[in-house]
Amino acid sequence: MTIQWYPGHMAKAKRQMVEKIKQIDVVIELVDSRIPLASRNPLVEEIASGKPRLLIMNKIDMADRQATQQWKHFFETEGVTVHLVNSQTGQGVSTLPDAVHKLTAARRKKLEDRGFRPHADRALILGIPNVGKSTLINRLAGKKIAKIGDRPGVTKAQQWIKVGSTMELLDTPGILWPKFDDPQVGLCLAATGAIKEELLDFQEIAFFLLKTTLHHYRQSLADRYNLDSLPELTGTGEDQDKLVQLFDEIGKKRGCLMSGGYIDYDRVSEIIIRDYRSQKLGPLTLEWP
Ligand SMILES: Nc1nc2c(ncn2[C@@H]2O[C@H](COP(=O)(O)OP(=O)(O)OP(=O)(O)O)[C@@H](O)[C@H]2O)c(=O)[nH]1
Repeated sequence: MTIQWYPGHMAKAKRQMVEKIKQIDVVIELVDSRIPLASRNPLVEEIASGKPRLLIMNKIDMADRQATQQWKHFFETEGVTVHLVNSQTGQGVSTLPDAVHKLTAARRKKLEDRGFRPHADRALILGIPNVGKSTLINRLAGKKIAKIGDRPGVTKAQQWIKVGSTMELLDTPGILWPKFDDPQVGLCLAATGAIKEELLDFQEIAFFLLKTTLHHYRQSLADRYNLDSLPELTGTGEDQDKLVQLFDEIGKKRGCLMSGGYIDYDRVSEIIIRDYRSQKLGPLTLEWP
């Protein structure tokens, strides 16, 4: 597996992020609801260094609703404040400034006690590629992007967007590198398009999707590919054969045949991945608490 980031780049990106965060009151960490763990980066903890944090589970429309509620509960029991959002339609976006405002209550109180008037809540959105950072920023900014002037950053002036009466948002998100030394995490990231699929084996991604769907979303799988029966996975070595047979069956149904009647596994893989990403298999979550 190829790693996209070299240690030098990582260290530089981290330093830049740490500098940005110095100006911030609340760190908004965006994750993909379909892969709420794989789309996190453990370095956030370090980068955010004691600042209040809001975890936004984005793309809720693409995830299994029940699983999303389970994840929300899971994070909340760990003391994390969670907000559910669909940045594309704007669901959950209007209440976001209030959620941020709640997290700055202690800071504001401290300032007020000392006779200062607290400034607006300054927030930064950060997350791995493709998680929806720009879409959310545009949503929050609304049609009129209210640029409220430059404030000197460390290396260059930063633009802030005014959101409602209480919040100011840095107009460029913080991009975190995905962390995929764990193969399962790599598969989740590749399946959802967070990392380039060329970094992983195409068939492996499709196999992973098929296996996950077979475990958790059997009906969706049967409906999509018109399958009369589905194998039961038992967690033994036989599972691999069962998955290959299922792959074959889907290939036949979809006419993915090569000369000699062999199944074109690349084409079947492409179909499965495309169907997952375009939600033809329904809103599916790929990992559970
Ligand atoms: N269905 C759905 N799609 C979304 C949602 N949020 C973002 N998207 C889509 O996800 C894709 C990536 O969104 P971006 O906003 O470009 O993501 P980003 O995090 O800024 O990506 P980078 O620029 O690569 O860091 C786009 O096709 C968006 O339309 C959402 O809540 N639901």
